[in-house]
Formats: sequence, C-alpha cells, structure tokens
Amino acid sequence: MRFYLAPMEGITGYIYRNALYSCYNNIDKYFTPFIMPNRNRCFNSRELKDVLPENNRGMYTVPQILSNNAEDFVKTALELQSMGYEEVNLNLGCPSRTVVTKMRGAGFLGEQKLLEKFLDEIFDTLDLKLSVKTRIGMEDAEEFYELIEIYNKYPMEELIIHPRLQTDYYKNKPNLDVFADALSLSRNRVCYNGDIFTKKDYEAFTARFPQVETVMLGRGMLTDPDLAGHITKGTLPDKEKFREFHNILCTEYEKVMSGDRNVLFKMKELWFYMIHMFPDSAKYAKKIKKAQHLNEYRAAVDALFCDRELRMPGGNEG
Ligand SMILES: Cc1cc2nc3c(=O)[nH]c(=O)nc-3n(C[C@H](O)[C@H](O)[C@H](O)COP(=O)(O)O)c2cc1C
Repeated sequence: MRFYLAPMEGITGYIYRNALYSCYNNIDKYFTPFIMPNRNRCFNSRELKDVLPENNRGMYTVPQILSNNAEDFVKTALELQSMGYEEVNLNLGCPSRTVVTKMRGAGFLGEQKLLEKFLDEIFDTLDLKLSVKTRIGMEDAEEFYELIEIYNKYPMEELIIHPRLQTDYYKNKPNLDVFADALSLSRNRVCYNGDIFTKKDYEAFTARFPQVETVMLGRGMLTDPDLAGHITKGTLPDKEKFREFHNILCTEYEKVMSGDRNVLFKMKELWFYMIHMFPDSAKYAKKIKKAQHLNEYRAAVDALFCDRELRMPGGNEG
C-alpha cells in the first residue's frame, strides 16, 4: 500500500510536512493545501513559501491548485513545473460555501460542461503529471456516474476520490458503494480518501477493497502522525517520537511567526486532533487551551507528556 498525506489548509503547510518527514518518513506523497491563483498572480506570499523547493527538500510534494479558470491553472502549473515539480493536483473537493459559490472546488462538479472544457484545456496544454482530487458530486451520488465519464477522457496521474457529496461536508459516512463503482468504472488509477482514522478502519477498508493500492490519510494523521507506520508495521505509539514531532513543530512555528499568539493558535488547532492520542486527558486539554503564553503552554504540554502514556486511536490492541 502507498500512503499519501491529504492536503489540509491551515495545518499541513511546509513546516508540518517537514516535521512529518523528519520524524516518521513513511508517506509516499505530500499534497500541499490548495493554492488559489487569480488573474494577477499565481501565488500569494504564504502559498509561494509553502512550495519553494528549499522548503520541500527530500519529500515528493504535490502542489494542489484550486481554480476553475484554465488559464490561471496553466500559468500556476507552469510556474510550479519551472520550480522542479513533476505533478500538480486539481482540487474538486473543497465543500466550503465561499469556495463552492464561486464554482470552485466541489462547486465545479455541478457545472459539468464547463468542467469538461476546463479539463480539455489543461490536459491539452500541460506536459506534467496531473491528478484530480474529487468528491462524488454536489447533492446526489448519481452525479458521480456522469463525472466518471468525463474523468475517463483524460490521462490522469491518478484520481483521488473522497466519496462524500459537497452537501455532506464532513458529515455522514463515505459512500463506499459509489466508491466500489468508481473502481470498476475508472480508466485512471484510483486512490481512496476518507475516514481512515485507525488501523481497524484501514483493515475494514482493505478487506472490502483489496485491489486498492493507494490511500490518502487526512484527519487520522493529524491525530496520529505515525498512522501509516502503525497500520503497516503494527508498532505501538512512541511517546518520545511524538514529543519530538511536537517540539519541532512548535520551534519551527516560533521561528517564522511573530508573537506567542500566532504560534499558540497553530498549536492549539493541532491539539484538537492530537489530544486523542492520550487517554483521560480532559484536564490537560483544558490547560493547553487556556494557555495565553508559550511558557504556560509548554508547561501544560510537559505535564501531559509526563503524566500520560500514548494510546493507539481505536485501541492499543494493534
Ligand atoms: C482542516 C481541513 C483542511 C482541508 N483542506 C483541504 C485542502 O486544502 N484541499 C483539499 O483537497 N482538501 C482539504 N481538506 C480535505 C482533506 O484533504 C480530506 O479530503 C478530508 O479530510 C477527508 O479525509 P480524512 O477523512 O482522512 O480526513 C481539508 C480537510 C480539513 C479537515
């Protein structure tokens, strides 16, 4: 099995990806959170920093672009190609209202004629690997059967499917019946994404879909950054490694962000996920959340690491 890191805006920027790579190094492709080009520019300064080659050394990084304008997409992809990237990814999954109302992300799935024209243009013009990350439709799973006909016209590097509808956001369950159809209908290689949080989830998925060779992990990795390792090797979580991962993140954010507040915001967002690695940790979570300065924050995190052992999400039984 090959494992990909899902793009997660605001979280899996280059600092996070580098920390994962240096501590665990078991991910085959690291997708960047989306870049949103416009008429005037390919990247804003944060987006540019995120894809600079010096910030992505050693990792196979795939920049993701969110756009419904073929010209903007092509311009940005060429810029990325000139930086040395071999592959870019198109976001057809973002469910957020502000994105969807502008007919981008999952919002583009509802405009199939325009989508096809867009894909025609980008596949005709570009000479680099293009992959697509898609949901199965806007409101109705039946939409997928028309979408797959469109996707089948293009030689994609791969088609990454998160089998939810735009209107699901992150609610309900991934639609595995539609995913099963996707596997038989797709001419492109398919990668699965959605709700693999534990080794058990992974085993249930592979029991049903033994033919799938690639899985993209998202929120599960925010909780357990070594999820891919635990899935494949069955090792138990390593507290010292996890602490090192945490410390690298915190130190690296401190280097590039001004003021405790911004660093704390980043770290607290992560603890929303990471806290699930520690059993019986409500009182520590509260302290971390309440910390106003980095020294208070560090004391709260130290106490948690001292007093609690890590557990495997979904159980330590492996
Ligand atoms: C905080 C957050 C930010 C996300 N940002 C992006 C993004 O920039 N691009 C994208 O394609 N998907 C984005 N996603 C969706 C994830 O890549 C992934 O498809 C989704 O979380 C389902 O996978 P999971 O169940 O393994 O988390 C985001 C998800 C979350 C929770």
